[in-house]
Amino acid sequence: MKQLAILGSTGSIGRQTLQVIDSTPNTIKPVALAAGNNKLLFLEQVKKYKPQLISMQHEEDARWLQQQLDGFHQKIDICYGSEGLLAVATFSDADTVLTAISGAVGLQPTVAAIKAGKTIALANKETLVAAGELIMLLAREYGVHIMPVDSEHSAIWQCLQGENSHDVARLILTASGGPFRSWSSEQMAAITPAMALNHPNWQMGAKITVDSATLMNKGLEVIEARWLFDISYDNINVVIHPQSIIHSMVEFNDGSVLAQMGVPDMRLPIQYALFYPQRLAGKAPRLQWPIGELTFAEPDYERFPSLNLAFQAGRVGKTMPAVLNAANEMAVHAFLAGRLEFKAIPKLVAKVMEEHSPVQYNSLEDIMEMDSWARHRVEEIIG
Ligand SMILES: NC(=O)C1=CN([C@@H]2O[C@H](COP(=O)(O)OP(=O)(O)OC[C@H]3O[C@@H](n4cnc5c(N)ncnc54)[C@H](OP(=O)(O)O)[C@@H]3O)[C@@H](O)[C@H]2O)C=CC1
Ligand SMILES: CC(=O)[C@@H](O)[C@H](O)COP(=O)(O)O
Ligand SMILES: [Mn+2]
Repeated sequence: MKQLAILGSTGSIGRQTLQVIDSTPNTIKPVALAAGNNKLLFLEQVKKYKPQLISMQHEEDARWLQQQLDGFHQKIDICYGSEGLLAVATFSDADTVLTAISGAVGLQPTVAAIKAGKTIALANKETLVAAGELIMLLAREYGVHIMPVDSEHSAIWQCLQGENSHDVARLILTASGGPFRSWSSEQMAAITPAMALNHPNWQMGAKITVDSATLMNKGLEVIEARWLFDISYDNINVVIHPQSIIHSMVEFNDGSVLAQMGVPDMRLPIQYALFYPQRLAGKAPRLQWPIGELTFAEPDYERFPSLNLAFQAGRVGKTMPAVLNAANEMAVHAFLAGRLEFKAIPKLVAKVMEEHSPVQYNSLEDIMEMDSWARHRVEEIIG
């Protein structure tokens, strides 16, 4: 039985992962779980799955859990904070770690998990955006497999099965276009958090949903693809596909294009990553044929400047993608808190990128330093 540690079990990916586990009995045991603030749901999960180690973001929540679990028939170690996340990521009984927290906070535990030799099921794309070169080097050094969970990267990974990387001409990432795909620039001036949180096809956490609305999500995915599949930015394209049925494509040197299709349901890529190379039946719905029209369009880089910012940051490389990511995280949180307009998100990210002189990083600490710098700059600029 696979022994799984989940970072972010209470989130969208974490909850769907537990659904996958429920639908495939006696295959995966969640042995360690980490959550942020949602202590009520976390308590339910802990009682149901009986992991050996759990962690919450805050000490007071960990103490509350301790009280709730007093007298529970199984011994559960409880920790908290960044040390707790590291403990879950490196828990000795776990062979696989699913990284499903949102943001660059996932970076340190992912590095620790790799160094502890865990297989990584990677949903947390910000990790590869901020430190893709370092993560891939470490994965090679420690002989660790990184299984993509992000739907586009899972699709590409599936299309590449049995193929030779020398035969790949380009990757084509599909993007839904988000809720404002056909809005004019003038209309976009009035976007509220509630509007941005209304993704047409996917139910996801708040941060990634806003990223989908600005198209920064696709930009982050371009950088993620560059590192996962060791391919240059010139050979990665983005195409708008509003139905989110084709999850991405690979074009080969002979002109053939392989696409992976399925209903927009994250349980499919989660399951593929956890059971690779097996394909189990699962509970996700299936495409109903005929599936209707599939349409494609060029992204509008004028109305959605975030996509270009990500390509730029990726091409510059060094610490620039970490700065892009940190500035974007802060800008999205400010937007969700009503402190920043939607259209100001890419402007703010661009400003912080302009101010940054990228340096070649040698360590996780170098990345974290630039991440902190970018966060402080956003705070200063927003005031
Ligand atoms: N949702 C999706 O369909 C997809 C998501 N992804 C990527 O997966 C990652 C997770 O996304 P998603 O599940 O949507 O996000 P959510 O916001 O729904 O979930 C985030 C999870 O991380 C936990 N968390 C946040 N901060 C901390 C912290 N400091 N310490 C411990 N736990 C923390 C949250 O806890 P709590 O809720 O208890 O506060 C929650 O369990 C992101 O990187 C996203 O880009 C990629 C593809 C698709
Ligand atoms: C489900 C998933 O992988 C998300 O990253 C999704 O792709 C978001 O949709 P967009 O295509 O709108 O960014
Ligand atoms: Mn995706």
